[in-house]
Amino acid sequence: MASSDEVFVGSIDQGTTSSRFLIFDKAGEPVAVHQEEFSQIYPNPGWHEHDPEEIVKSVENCIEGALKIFEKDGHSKDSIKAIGITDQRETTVVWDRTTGEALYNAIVWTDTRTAALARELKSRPGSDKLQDICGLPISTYPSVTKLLWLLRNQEKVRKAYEAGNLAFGTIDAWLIYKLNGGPDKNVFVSDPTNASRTMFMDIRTLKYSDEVLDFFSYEFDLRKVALPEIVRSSDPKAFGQIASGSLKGFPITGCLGDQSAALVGQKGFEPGSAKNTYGTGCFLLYNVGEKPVISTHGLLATVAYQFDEKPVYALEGSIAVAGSGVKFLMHNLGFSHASHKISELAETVPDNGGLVFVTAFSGLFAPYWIDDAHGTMFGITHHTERGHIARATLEAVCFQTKAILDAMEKDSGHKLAELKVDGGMSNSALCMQTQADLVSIPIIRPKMRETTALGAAIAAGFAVGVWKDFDELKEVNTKGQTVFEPKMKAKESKRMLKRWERAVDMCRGWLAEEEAEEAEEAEEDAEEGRSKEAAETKGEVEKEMAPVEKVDSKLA
Ligand SMILES: Nc1ncnc2c1ncn2[C@@H]1O[C@H](COP(=O)(O)OP(=O)(O)O)[C@@H](O)[C@H]1O
Ligand SMILES: O=P(O)(O)OC[C@H](O)CO
Repeated sequence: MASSDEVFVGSIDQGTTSSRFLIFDKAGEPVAVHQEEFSQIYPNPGWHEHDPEEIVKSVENCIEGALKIFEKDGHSKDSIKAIGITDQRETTVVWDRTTGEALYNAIVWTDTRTAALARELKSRPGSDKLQDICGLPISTYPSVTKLLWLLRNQEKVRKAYEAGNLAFGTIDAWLIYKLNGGPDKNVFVSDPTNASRTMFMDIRTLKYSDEVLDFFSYEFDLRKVALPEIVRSSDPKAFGQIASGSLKGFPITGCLGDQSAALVGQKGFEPGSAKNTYGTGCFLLYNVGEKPVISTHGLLATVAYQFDEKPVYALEGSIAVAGSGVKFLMHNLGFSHASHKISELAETVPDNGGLVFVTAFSGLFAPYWIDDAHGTMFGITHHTERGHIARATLEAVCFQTKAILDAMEKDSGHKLAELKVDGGMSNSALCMQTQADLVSIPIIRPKMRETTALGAAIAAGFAVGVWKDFDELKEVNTKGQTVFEPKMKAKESKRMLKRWERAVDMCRGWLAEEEAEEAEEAEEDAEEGRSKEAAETKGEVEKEMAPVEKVDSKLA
């Protein structure tokens, strides 16, 4: 029977492919969990959207589902002291702040519809100054390009902008706003780990940068768009409380972007510690301490967390496709119905058989930043079978991680002694062994791999005194870890890496010409739409430019 002085913290983990709610005890063990997948919408090649309302609903369902298990096990919901939120970052939601209505589907971080726009922005004077201010290079990845696309191309969004009612937020801001009851309470906040992914935030002051806003305001005045207030990642009041459902009145007291949350969940509090999370994408964060490091080798500067007045920073290597490559083999190529089966398929062959799969479905992110690459397989022969393709899909993430670690070593001057890992794809022992072989350092995988959710719970717990300092977390999630030691001969791993780099080079420029033409055409179409809008009645125009229908609801 549960004791009445038990203390728990709830954690909402809103990822790219699923939402989860977990309830952790003070030892950092999850005692209840409910997870739901939601629709992945791919209206055009390179486009990736989520339905913002469906995301909120999935989170509410997860809360109810986990709570049911929790109470069935004899716990009282009153022992839940706080709730944390962690989310997929960059994904962009726009809504009308007078009604709380989303004005378009959320444009997901992986979406590459803004490739031409990113090129246009890069060619403008002053574009080379931005990374030093906000830590990110211009690309399709941060929220800003998505917001500009929405302003240019969506009538409803432009109308709200003109009326001064347009609100923009990443998923954390949207969820916090909606869970608090929307326009009634108008809790409109984001934390620095999320705000730093928009490009609008000055990474040193943690405030929106005038210089950056000026740079992006050449067509639309971004000061007319409501941006969420940036507050600390752990705060007893700023995130408000849940407005309805079984947890009505429960306080939200922590918020972290999912990759920062995983670093916290892995207790990467010391400068020099790092983690790599193999989820939908894969993200390596390296704690650099109290000053940001602006990369000169293709990495990002980001905020790791801000628990008190001093933020802690990280260098980040972002890989767009990790588990989503596994899902691609399952759903698009019909290889299997379960992720672990892809790993088993990869084990049916002793090596990649000469096959290299550059899984550049969203271009290539760090450290390459090639917007105009698409997924490409090299080295197919009569010998190639499905096992080789599965193996090459897992290896692609490991190769990119190696390139990121090399860049990190150059930027930071330090070599990592070991790498902590987590995320769904880290379940694959083959993938983790390959990783150890390619980076030549041990890979440490914890037994409890819900580190992202744990990180958000820690942020929330700190705000209300469930944990008081990092020392109290020492024993959390230390038991039962697996260590993958490098086994491959150096000559062999070098040969594999060389082949990978050659494949990456061969991917460059795949779309350049074609895309430029398409962008021009799209711009002409949009222009035509804008003139029509002046001439036609409101009702007719809205019908014509209604948000894209869900054309594909299969999961990524
Ligand atoms: N055993 C496995 N082998 C390979 N990939 C796996 C395995 N288990 C899960 N995955 C992949 O991990 C991803 C889910 O990881 P998760 O950390 O939940 O992601 P997210 O938080 O981005 O939704 C999926 O893309 C899934 O295909
Ligand atoms: O959904 P994940 O876990 O791959 O994470 C998404 C990232 O936050 C995008 O930057």
